[in-house]
Amino acid sequence: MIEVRGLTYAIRQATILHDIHMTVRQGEMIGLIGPNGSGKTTLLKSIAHLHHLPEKTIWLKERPIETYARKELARWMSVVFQDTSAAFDFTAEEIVQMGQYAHKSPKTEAERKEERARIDEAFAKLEIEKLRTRSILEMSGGQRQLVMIAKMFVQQTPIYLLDEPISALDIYYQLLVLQLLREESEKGKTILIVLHDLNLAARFCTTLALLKEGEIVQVGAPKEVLKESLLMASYDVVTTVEKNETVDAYQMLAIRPRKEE
Ligand SMILES: Nc1ncnc2c1ncn2[C@@H]1O[C@H](COP(=O)(O)OP(=O)(O)OP(=O)(O)O)[C@@H](O)[C@H]1O
Repeated sequence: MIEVRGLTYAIRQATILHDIHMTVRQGEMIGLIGPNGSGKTTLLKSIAHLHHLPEKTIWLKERPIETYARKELARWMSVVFQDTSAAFDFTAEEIVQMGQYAHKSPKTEAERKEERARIDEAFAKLEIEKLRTRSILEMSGGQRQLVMIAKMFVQQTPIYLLDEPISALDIYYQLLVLQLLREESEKGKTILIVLHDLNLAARFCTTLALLKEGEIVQVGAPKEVLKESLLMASYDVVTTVEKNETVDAYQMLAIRPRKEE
């Protein structure tokens, strides 16, 4: 679905990503993990065609991404950014409806009904019906994140890119959102998601890609990536990692920063 071929990205002499190669297959849910400043957001934005890169670095369905028109790209991928702050006074309903913009506007009554049903479904799935008529400017950070994810569900693109979409959510909504995304990936959506919570990443993602200082140091199934030695080498933290039978996934316990050893 997506291929990253030798992505190197520098800003003002500082190289932020070093020769990244990555293949993303349809239906994968890839968790991008790694310490602060390791390049996760820059990689996600590069894939979303938001950085100026040499031609033929990012490929979407075997076509260089720069050959897609903006609107065509918006039918392929939708993005939930880290910063969900809003400048304009839209209601949640209006924001979610914007997810439709890349699609043809409904002409017939049946099409309008279909659009309404998609919007209703997104509000219901994310359990945020109460926010519908509220202004985005008056919402908490977590509520704004949920509205942006609802908009993504309405956009219905084959690819979802999300940058720390659960950072402001309580544990109920963290689980709800990750469960919904996992279901979407099982139905064929391709998902790239930046996550700081390694245990949730290991539980819900099909694949993890661990970044450090602008390089992918390991990519694979969660149990191949969530390893004590790799976590020590990338985060400088002493951990123990064990299979947790309750959630049927490898989970880590962070013990202490290495410097206190
Ligand atoms: N506009 C910019 N100008 C200069 N440096 C930048 C810019 N944007 C990002 N960087 C640098 O690039 C590096 C990678 O940043 P990036 O935001 O991709 O990291 P990240 O892994 O997403 O971090 P975090 O977990 O803290 O969100 C950092 O060192 C950051 O300071």
